Amino acid sequence: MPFATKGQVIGLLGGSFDPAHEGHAHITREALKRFGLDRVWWLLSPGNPLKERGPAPMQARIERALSVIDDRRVEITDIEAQLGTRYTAETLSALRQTYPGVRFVWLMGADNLAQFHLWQDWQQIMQTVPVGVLARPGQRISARMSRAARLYAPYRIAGRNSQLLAHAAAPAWCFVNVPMVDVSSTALRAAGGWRSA
Ligand SMILES: Nc1ncnc2c1ncn2[C@@H]1O[C@H](COP(=O)(O)OP(=O)(O)OP(=O)(O)O)[C@@H](O)[C@H]1O
Ligand SMILES: O=C(O)c1ccc[n+]([C@@H]2O[C@H](COP(=O)([O-])O)[C@@H](O)[C@H]2O)c1
Repeated sequence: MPFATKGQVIGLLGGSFDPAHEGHAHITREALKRFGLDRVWWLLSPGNPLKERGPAPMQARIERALSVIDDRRVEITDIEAQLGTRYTAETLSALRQTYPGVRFVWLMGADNLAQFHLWQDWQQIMQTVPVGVLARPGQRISARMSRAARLYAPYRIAGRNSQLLAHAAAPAWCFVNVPMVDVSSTALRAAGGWRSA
């Protein structure tokens, strides 16, 4: 498990990373800046509970992730495999127990906000940690119209105040309109060179 000290603010970017790409690296750098994070941990998922097909082996995904981002503030991890968790709500509660005094911020692209209401115990996630959402090509409208965005509209922090998110009490979320990088793992798999889509 990675090292963290009390009072640190750590962004968690969960994903299949099958494979990791420049879009992940880009939103990580933007999140560090816009949300004033000390670190970002990439949580390479043992398998997204909503995806039928399992991802490539963990070691291959870790190696790829390490080649995509080289930043001392970013840690590539298989924490969920170590904890034996798959659902984000479970992962967050285990991390909060393991790291008392550390502030966690859940990070995700706008496509995941659009689907967030399908996640297990998603409202518990909202009540537990601040959530930072980063723009993704083609997803702005679906994210803004999503069930999560509508239900939690009163708890939204405006993008211009994004530095407040990490220290806000949950529920709190913030959508930041960062410059967008149009890359996806699906497109990379379809293009070959990783594994077929
Ligand atoms: N280009 C991008 N812009 C913004 N957010 C992104 C981008 N690529 C990935 N993300 C976000 O990073 C997290 C992990 O993404 P994931 O590993 O599923 O990559 P993906 O490209 O979305 O994969 P797939 O195409 O297989 O669904 C998710 O929260 C996703 O929204
Ligand atoms: O907890 C859930 O029900 C849940 C459902 C779908 C996705 N997630 C998490 O969302 C993150 C992004 O997943 P993915 O496959 O789109 O990269 C990853 O950490 C998944 O474990 C979590």
